[in-house]
Amino acid sequence: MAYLSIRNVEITYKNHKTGKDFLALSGVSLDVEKGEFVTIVGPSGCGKSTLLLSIDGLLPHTGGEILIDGKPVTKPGKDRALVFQEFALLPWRTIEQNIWFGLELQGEKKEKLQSAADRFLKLTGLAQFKDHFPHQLSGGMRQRVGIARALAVDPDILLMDEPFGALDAQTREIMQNELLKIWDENRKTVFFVTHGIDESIYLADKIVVMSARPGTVKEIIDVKLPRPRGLEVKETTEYARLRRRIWELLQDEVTASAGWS
Ligand SMILES: Nc1ncnc2c1ncn2[C@@H]1O[C@H](COP(=O)(O)OP(=O)(O)OP(=O)(O)O)[C@@H](O)[C@H]1O
Repeated sequence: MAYLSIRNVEITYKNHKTGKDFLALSGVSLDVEKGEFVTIVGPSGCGKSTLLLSIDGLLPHTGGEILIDGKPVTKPGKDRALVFQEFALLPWRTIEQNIWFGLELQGEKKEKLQSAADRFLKLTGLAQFKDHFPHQLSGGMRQRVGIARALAVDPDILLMDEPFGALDAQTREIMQNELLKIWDENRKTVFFVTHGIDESIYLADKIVVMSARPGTVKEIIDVKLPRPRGLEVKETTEYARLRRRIWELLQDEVTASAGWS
């Protein structure tokens, strides 16, 4: 059995005002092995964030099952951590204290906080900024703090919801490489939601292309590009083939979700 198995998952949102149900995800099935880097692409509103929240356990699924190591997901757990686009850093805390935050919530002792902060400040290249406050850092650096904070709780699964969406193109490329370096050292299982086709290929072992509402898995594409990856992979014919394929798959869905077809 796969490490993480999503089987026929359905998610319905209830509108408490109107009492009407809204089917956001339907028949989503996906198997992921430990340490795989999975990217998720799909048209706006197809349920990418919904899927991530349900893997986290913050959002209960209304049908099907999500199994991690054979155990059903029913609530959030220490084995999973979320990273959002809006860094969600606490402005009154220093960078180091922000990295402590998740561990503090888990009731860890000061020595553990300190050693985790030291390790991940170093890994994310932020050691010299540990006493700075979030507003004193650039967007890319703040996002690295968000990643360090998520890694500090040592999750098995990292759930990243468009983490680089707010960054400029150059910082985004730098962050992609940083993330791959960090992932190489940790080999966490990663789910990474993105609107970027290039980003989805460059990072992934496996790309999940979702269809328009109600969201489901349209195709799963294995990425066999060599690792460690550098910009040269973007010039290969395999990269161009993947790019064309994803674009074809998405084109119909984006048109459908925007109501143009
Ligand atoms: N709390 C909620 N209550 C009701 N409907 C919701 C709720 N959250 C999301 N939805 C709806 O569920 C659908 C899926 O939303 P979701 O945010 O998961 O999509 P997405 O693919 O992540 O979108 P985007 O790419 O624009 O971020 C959308 O139609 C959205 O309006």
